[in-house]
Amino acid sequence: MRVHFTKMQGAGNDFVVLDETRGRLGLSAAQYRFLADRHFGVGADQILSVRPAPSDGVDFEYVIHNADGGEVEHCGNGARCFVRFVRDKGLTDLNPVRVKVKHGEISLSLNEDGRVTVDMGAPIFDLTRVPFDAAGQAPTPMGNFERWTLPLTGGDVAPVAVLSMGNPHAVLLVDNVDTAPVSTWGPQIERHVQFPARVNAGFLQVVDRTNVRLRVYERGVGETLACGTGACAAVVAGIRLGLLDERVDVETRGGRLTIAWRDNAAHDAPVFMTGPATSVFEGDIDVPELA
Ligand SMILES: N[C@H](CCC[C@H](N)C(=O)O)C(=O)O
Repeated sequence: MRVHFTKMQGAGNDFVVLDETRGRLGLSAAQYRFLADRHFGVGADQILSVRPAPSDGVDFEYVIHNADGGEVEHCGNGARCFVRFVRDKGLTDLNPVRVKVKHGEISLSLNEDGRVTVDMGAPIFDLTRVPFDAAGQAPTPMGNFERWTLPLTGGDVAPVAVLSMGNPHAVLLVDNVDTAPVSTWGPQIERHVQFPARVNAGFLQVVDRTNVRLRVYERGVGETLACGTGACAAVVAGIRLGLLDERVDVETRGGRLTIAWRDNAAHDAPVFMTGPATSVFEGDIDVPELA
C-alpha cells in the first residue's frame, strides 16, 4: 500500500503523521511498527492518524500508536504536532482547535511565536485508573503526595510517584539526569508487574522551584528526546511533592517545554503545556501487507 506521510517533531519526540481525514488506511499494528522502524520504515517514536471529528463538540480526532504498534491514550508532543499539521494542511483555521484523543477531549492553541499551548486535562491520581497495583504496600508521604517503593532486580528499589495524564507515569527524583539509570531502570519500571498496562518512567532532576531537567523512558518506545505527558506528570508530581512552583520550565534532551498547573484542593485543575512543533519533511512509502 502506498502511503503519504508527514514527518514531524516536538522537542525531538518524532512522529509520522497520516492524513486520514478523507478515509482510513486500515493499518495493522505490524504496519504501524513498520512505519516507526528507523531502519526499514520511516522512523518515529509514535504514529499519529488524523481523522474527522467523531462527534459534535470537537473539530478532529487523532489516534496515537507507539513504535511498538500499541494504541495509547494521550501524547503531549504529538498534540502540538497535530495542530501544526491541520493548520499547515489547511484542514482548519480554527484557533483553538478541539480534538478527541483516546483519553478524552483536549484543546490546542497556536501562539504568535509559533509555539503551541495544550490544555492537557487534569491529572489522575486514582491508582486504579493509572493503573497501579500497590501490592499491599503503604506509600511514603512526601509534601501532599506520596511515593511508592518499586523492587527492581539486584536488590535495587525505585521510589516513584505514580499518576496518570490519561496515560500512566512513574516519576523518580534523581540528582542528575545525565547520570540517572535510565537505560537500566527504565525498562524494568516500564514493564514492572505493579503496572498492569506498563508505564512511562520519568527521571526528574529539580534544578530550582521553576526549572527542572527530565529524561523519560517511554512505554512502547524506550527513551525519547522528550515526552509531553511525561513533562506534565513530572511537574505535577513535583508540585505535589512540595518541590516546584505552579509554572515550570522543563529541559529535555530535545528542547524546552513549559508546564503550568495551579493545584487545588481536589487536585483536578487542568495542566497546560507549551512547546514547539515542527514539520520536517513529507514523503511516500510502500507499506507491506503485514497482518
Ligand atoms: N509512550 C506514551 C505515549 C506517547 C507519549 C509522549 N510521546 C508524549 O509526548 O506525551 C505511552 O505509552 O503512554
